[in-house]
Amino acid sequence: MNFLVDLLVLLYELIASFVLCLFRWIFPVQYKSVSGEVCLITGAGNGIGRLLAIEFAKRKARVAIWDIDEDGLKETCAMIQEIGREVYSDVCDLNKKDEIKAAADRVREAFGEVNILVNNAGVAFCKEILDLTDKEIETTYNVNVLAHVWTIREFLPSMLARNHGHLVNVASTVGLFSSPGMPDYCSSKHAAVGLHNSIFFDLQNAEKYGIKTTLICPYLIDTGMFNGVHVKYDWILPPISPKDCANTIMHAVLTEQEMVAIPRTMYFAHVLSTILPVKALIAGYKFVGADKAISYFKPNRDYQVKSYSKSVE
Ligand SMILES: NC(=O)C1=CN([C@@H]2O[C@H](COP(=O)(O)OP(=O)(O)OC[C@H]3O[C@@H](n4cnc5c(N)ncnc54)[C@H](OP(=O)(O)O)[C@@H]3O)[C@@H](O)[C@H]2O)C=CC1
Ligand SMILES: CC1=C(/C=C/C(C)=C/C=C/C(C)=C/C=O)C(C)(C)CCC1
Repeated sequence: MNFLVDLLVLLYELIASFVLCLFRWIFPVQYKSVSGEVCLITGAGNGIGRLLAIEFAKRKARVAIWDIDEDGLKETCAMIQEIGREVYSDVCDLNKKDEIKAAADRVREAFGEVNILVNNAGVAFCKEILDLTDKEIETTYNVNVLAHVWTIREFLPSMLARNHGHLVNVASTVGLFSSPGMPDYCSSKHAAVGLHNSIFFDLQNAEKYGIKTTLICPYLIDTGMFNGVHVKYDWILPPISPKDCANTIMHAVLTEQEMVAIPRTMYFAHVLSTILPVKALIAGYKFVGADKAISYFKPNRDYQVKSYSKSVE
């Protein structure tokens, strides 16, 4: 009997969710206001983090930014000040738990509790498992996953107490399906996806519906982080422009979407990667050049260049 009731409830929820999707498609959700909200963005000294910081500032959020790159932070601050908005910045090495905790205390003291946390910073070395050094592997997991854990543990308690806030985690399409040539990076992004989704369900169980979560899974973006990486027919799948990517992320956050893959064709790639027979998958990777894409990587970030010169020594 209980089973039948549960089944009916499930059917009702399934139909209602599809009807709601259709309704939302016809009548899109209004953007929420982030005016006056304290928004902390990690890795905002460059790339996507910088663009997001500017977008949040334009929408009158009180923007706080962290990065290891002091000059990059200064440039982002100048861009935000140029549009007449306040900004708080702090140099923080996300590789180090103690630095994260100290920086969290400082941001709370300067700006108050964080309402919107954007875990954006990431690193990639683009090397195969036996070519990576122990230090590089630790750095990848520290920055791409553990930093998310430490920041969430710092800022979630006050969000829970107020039942208000937004957790935004930037993962990657390679957190949904893997690409050869970067096992540490792919596994760190898979971990970031798992972390995000588990916390999402915990918030649902706790009925903390005032705390929103948004998972971002972009394909290759033209920020230079993956300099040189390309697939065989990149006219079919060109790298995403940083501006388009940041706009899509802002749209997802402001309409409180739970997850967004960028571009949308990546949902299809994700589904295919789970249902295709393995031989078909290998053939597909070869056809699009996904098998070699990472091998074209040319390090150009400070930490990448240093790591390469070290491995050549
Ligand atoms: N670019 C791409 O193709 C894709 C990127 N992503 C993800 O998007 C996010 C943003 O990427 P993108 O903007 O391209 O990357 P960028 O390298 O342009 O920016 C990342 C920023 O994070 C900073 N950072 C690196 N290590 C640390 C650290 N230990 N502590 C604090 N800050 C640090 C970098 O500083 P510095 O430059 O000095 O190292 C840089 O300012 C990342 O999580 C990335 O994994 C996802 C899919 C595709
Ligand atoms: C594997 C694979 C693809 C290639 C993916 C690549 C090359 C992704 C690179 C992503 C990066 C660099 C992400 C950074 O976070 C395609 C063409 C989508 C087709 C489906 C399978």
